[in-house]
Amino acid sequence: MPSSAPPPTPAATPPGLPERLRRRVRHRLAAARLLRLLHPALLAGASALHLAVGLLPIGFIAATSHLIAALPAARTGGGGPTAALLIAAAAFVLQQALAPFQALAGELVARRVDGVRIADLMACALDGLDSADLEEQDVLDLLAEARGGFDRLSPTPGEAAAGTLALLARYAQLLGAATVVGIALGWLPALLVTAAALAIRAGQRGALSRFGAARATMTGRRRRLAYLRKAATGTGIAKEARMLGLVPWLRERHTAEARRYLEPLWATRRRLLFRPFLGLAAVGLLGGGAALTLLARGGAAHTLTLLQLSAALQAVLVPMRFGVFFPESDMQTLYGLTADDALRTLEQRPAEAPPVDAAPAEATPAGGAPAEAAPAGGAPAEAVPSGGAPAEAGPAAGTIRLEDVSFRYRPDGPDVLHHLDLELPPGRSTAVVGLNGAGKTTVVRLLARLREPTAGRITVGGTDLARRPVADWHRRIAVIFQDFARYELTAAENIALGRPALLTDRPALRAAADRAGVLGVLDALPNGLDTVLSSHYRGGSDLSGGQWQRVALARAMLALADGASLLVLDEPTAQLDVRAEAAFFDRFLEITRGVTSVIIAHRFSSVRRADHIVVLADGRVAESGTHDELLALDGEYARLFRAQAERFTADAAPHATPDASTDHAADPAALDAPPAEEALR
Ligand SMILES: Nc1ncnc2c1ncn2[C@@H]1O[C@H](COP(=O)(O)OP(=O)(O)OP(=O)(O)O)[C@@H](O)[C@H]1O
Repeated sequence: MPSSAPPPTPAATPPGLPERLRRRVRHRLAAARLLRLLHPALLAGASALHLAVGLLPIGFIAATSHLIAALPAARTGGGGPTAALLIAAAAFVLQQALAPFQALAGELVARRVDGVRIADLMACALDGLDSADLEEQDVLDLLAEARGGFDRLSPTPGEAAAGTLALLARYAQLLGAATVVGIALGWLPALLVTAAALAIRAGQRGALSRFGAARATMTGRRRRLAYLRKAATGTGIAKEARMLGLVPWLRERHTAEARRYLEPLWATRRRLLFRPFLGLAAVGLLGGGAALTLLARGGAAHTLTLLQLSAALQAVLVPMRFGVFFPESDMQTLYGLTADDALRTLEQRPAEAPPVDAAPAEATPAGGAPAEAAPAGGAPAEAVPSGGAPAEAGPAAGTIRLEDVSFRYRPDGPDVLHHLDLELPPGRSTAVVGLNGAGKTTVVRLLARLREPTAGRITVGGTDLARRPVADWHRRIAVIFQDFARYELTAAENIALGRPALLTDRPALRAAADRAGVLGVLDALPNGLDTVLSSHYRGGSDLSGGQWQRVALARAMLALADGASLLVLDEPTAQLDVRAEAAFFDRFLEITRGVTSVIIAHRFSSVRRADHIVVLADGRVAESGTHDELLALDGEYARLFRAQAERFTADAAPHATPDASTDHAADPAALDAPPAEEALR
């Protein structure tokens, strides 16, 4: 949970109130909580400024009324109303002069509040929500709503806070005008116009907030529309959209989705905003009309002085204008607070249950290798690939076991893993192979603790993994996902991600890049490791798919050097051909010899050199053993291996000449790969 947020209290509205009132109270409380994020000096300064801006027009009314009242005397040779003129001029000039400062104060308030709440949103999105949460529609809607509040397409929570403060000016002005009407015309008409003004205002705010609530229920549609708009105007699918002739379809789909979202929204707006407006206008007419009638009567009967007439006339107009839309507050508080509401709901989601107890001492990064952890594959120093630095394996974590593990993604969904038993011996490589949908990536998610088993348990060195803090385990495991992220950051940052302390440790970064076979490529970039890996930036440069894979591998190598003890490679080789993939995995196995590692692959021929191979089928272990044992078994592995090996051999001929379309042409490791026939023996 973010630390800077006010303590998450459940909606503190008294039960039993009508929903409309509860919503209003909730919004007031939310606005007050946002204002509490401000430095007291900023809050006091901005409030004083708004009060001044609100009251100056009242000073102007009073001064001009004195001026008007003094005019007849001045015409007959009496003294000129110099003081009143000066006060009116000063009030007018000051009002104009303060306007930019008022805007500035609003900007400062908004920036300060947004700074805090954006940090809260990031903490919530990146830390407070787990992978399962991020697949829930409700959570995605709330996230979109909260994020929308910060992308400046709609008002932000900070602007809602600034808009709330700006109301001070409006209400101070209303109070000032009512006082002038009271003094000049009488307290009953003053009460009447003020009550009418407040009634109109309440009606209008209520309609706006009901509209906001109705709009908030349509976040799912808005998200779909935003996706289509981004797809149609962004660069993500630009190539495919053209190649597949998707442009007309996208345009039509966008129009249809826009209608699906906008038409009900427009209808709601008509229902909630326009119709009540007629009733509210009638209330305003009654209140203002009554006061004006009294004024006219008083004028005709000469019971009011010119000063009273002038002051009351000007002052009555202020409450009559009070029922209008406030451009400095209304949209800001409406949408900005909706975004803040969404963020608050996310923050208040029940936190994940903490682990039963802390990690046992021998399993912490600082604790060194547990008894069971001695690498079985010999000293890492012997496992150095050609030209590379020794692979500094982190302390092995002990045998990792999936014990009778079953898993389903949703409570009402089918099991995708069924009573799975899987053992990952320390210091050994285990390949998990299987056809599409067999459950391989699900195993990775469980190992990485992005998900927890529905039944059964995972143990590390005999200790239930669920008893260890997730963050601790994440430091001990380096995963390269199928869809690993390509960050538009420098090469050095891309490698150091997750290990920020090592960002400035150039030798460590270079060693990791070297081990992953990408150092030469990165050194050749315009700014070496300081080059941004994206052509969207000046001086930046993009990499090929295979080079990106090596950057991801370098990230894992760095994690390993920094104490990670389990490496997981979830088939990040989708765009490699069969031969380059085999070469990639071979290199991976070489440079990680002596490290506990898991390789996921659906090409059986790619991972034959792993110490142990597990064949998954329909979420169950179908076969397991070494490559030779599995071939001797002559079962599913042998059948699929031979089928894929035939393709591999057939593919080898065209690749005898380096193919520029695949990355391995530029990759010394790939070119060093054994001839296909030999590799398959
Ligand atoms: N987030 C999810 N929600 C619901 N079901 C899912 C989710 N992810 C995967 N599945 C289902 O779980 C099963 C196993 O998927 P998984 O991704 O683990 O397979 P895989 O062996 O890695 O496949 P591939 O080789 O295609 O990557 C599939 O039936 C899939 O549809």
